[in-house]
Amino acid sequence: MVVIERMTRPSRSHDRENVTPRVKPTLRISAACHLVPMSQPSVLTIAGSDSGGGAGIQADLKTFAAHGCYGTSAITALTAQNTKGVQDVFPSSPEFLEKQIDSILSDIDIKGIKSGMLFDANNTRAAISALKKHYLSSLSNSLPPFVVDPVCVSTSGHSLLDPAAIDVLLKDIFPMATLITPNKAEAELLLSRGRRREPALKIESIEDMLSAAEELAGFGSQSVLLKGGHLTVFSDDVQRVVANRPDLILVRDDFTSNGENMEILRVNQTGTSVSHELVVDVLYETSDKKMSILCRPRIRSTSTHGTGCTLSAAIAARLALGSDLTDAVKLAARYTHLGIETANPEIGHGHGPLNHFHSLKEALIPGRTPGNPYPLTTFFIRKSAKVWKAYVEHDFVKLLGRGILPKECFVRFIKQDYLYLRYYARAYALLAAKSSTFASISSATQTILSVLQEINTHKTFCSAWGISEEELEYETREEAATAAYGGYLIDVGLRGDSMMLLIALLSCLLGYGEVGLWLKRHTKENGRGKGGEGNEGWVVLEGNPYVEWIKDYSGEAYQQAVKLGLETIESRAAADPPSKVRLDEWFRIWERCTEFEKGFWDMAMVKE
Ligand SMILES: Cc1ncc(COP(=O)(O)O)c(N)n1
Repeated sequence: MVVIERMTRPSRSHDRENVTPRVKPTLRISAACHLVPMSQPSVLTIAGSDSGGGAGIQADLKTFAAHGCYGTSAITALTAQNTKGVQDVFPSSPEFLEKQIDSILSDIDIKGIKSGMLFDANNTRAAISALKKHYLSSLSNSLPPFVVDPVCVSTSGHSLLDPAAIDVLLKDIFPMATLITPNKAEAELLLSRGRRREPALKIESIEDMLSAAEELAGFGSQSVLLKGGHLTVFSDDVQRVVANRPDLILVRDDFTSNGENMEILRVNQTGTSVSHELVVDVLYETSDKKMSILCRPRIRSTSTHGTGCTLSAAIAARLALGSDLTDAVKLAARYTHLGIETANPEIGHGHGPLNHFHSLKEALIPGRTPGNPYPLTTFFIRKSAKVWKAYVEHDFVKLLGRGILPKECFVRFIKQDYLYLRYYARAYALLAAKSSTFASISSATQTILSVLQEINTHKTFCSAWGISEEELEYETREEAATAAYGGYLIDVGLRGDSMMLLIALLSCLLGYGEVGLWLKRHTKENGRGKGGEGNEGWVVLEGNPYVEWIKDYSGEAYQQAVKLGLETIESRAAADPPSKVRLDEWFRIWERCTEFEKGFWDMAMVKE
């Protein structure tokens, strides 16, 4: 029996010196807030109170705050409401509503207004009267951007607007509005009412939305955002409509917080397009008849209570901050989308609220939780869970752990690993070339020297198995798996920056550390193995020809090297948090290398 000599991979580590000086993770105010200027414009919402906190005034004030705006509110009605529905409504009197608006406008310089649930015709008139009194009675004052969300019915089906108020909306409020934001049901109701048409109008396609938006603009608002959340639409439909209407502007938002870069139209391996389910909103600007279609990926979620309120409040906030209308709508839709995506599904038992403060979360890395020192790595592993498991719990590892891995498999592995190390060393040479300090150049160079040591260990080991140095160096055919993996490392090194290269090298470093720990945990003494037949048996160290290999990777020295490598990457990510796009790019590199690692062991297991 051949006992394997030391084959440590200390070189598969990132030296601490490659770390930029450790910087405390910064509070990153992202998505919604990174454009917020130092000024804090005041914004007004005229809407109903939702005792459950998810919609109405409560959603609006949270949204204003998340955008760095100062929120004020005039309450049209109190609702006894939760995530399951509206239990009761208690209106403000029109006089009292008017007083609230007067109080605010007589004191605070309001830069944006939104209205939501207005309750009835009298309260709607009271709101109009207060606004007109303040803004339209003098020549110097003009109404600030005014977003009207024509809230009619709650998601739970409770009426929030007396039907008699609809005419007041159409005739008196819409002409004052910068933007109105009806959803499909509200647009159908408003148009049917406006046209006094029977049977009721139905909006069932993007084409229907386009004509409905144009028709709604006829009521006098400067623009219309017709929300398509309740319409099932696929990317094919959007393509078709855009192809037929060259005047349409397509605004795509591929942004999601989980790092996935959702492309609206993807081409699969066979070259055919894949149609994705989307949410499509239509924005029509009356003055120049500009029609835009805004698309984003659909999220399946029950945490949607208050979506309309949040969107219109975010648009008002954005307009108050100085965005133009298209940007305001696009950014507000993104903000709302992320609010749904990051919502806590455990709030309430019905349709839960959005997370209004996703933008205030530390960094963008979704795995970041207090006390987790490795959020980026956690994110990588979670998101690539399947392939990661296939790599670190590979049959190669399990058989090796039981000492029954065929010798030829191990020999193939070790020969290819020798060839792989050449790429690995060159990758570190590239890392040195990308370094700007002597400390990091030295660190990368040290790693290269360690690789040179390591190949000597490989040579020693191979000679013990009867493989000459000649054979190893000149006669071993490089397998496709080795060339692909090695070539990819060099490619990342050439086209990417040092962080991308470090991430490309991470899968190998961490994976071998994980394998070492897995093997250690699955010995009978440590009790985490399943025992019995098949590949799930106990890991045995005694008499195992690969025992030194196991000890090396589970040993303190290698585990320390892994820790150091992780810290390097994590501290660099914390010091310079990635954007979504960059995080996505990093993940793709990580995932690819993890696939290559698995492929490496697949290759070793194939018997010739
Ligand atoms: C006070 C108030 N305002 C608006 C809504 C609409 O929100 P949703 O459509 O999510 O129920 C609501 N439920 N309550």
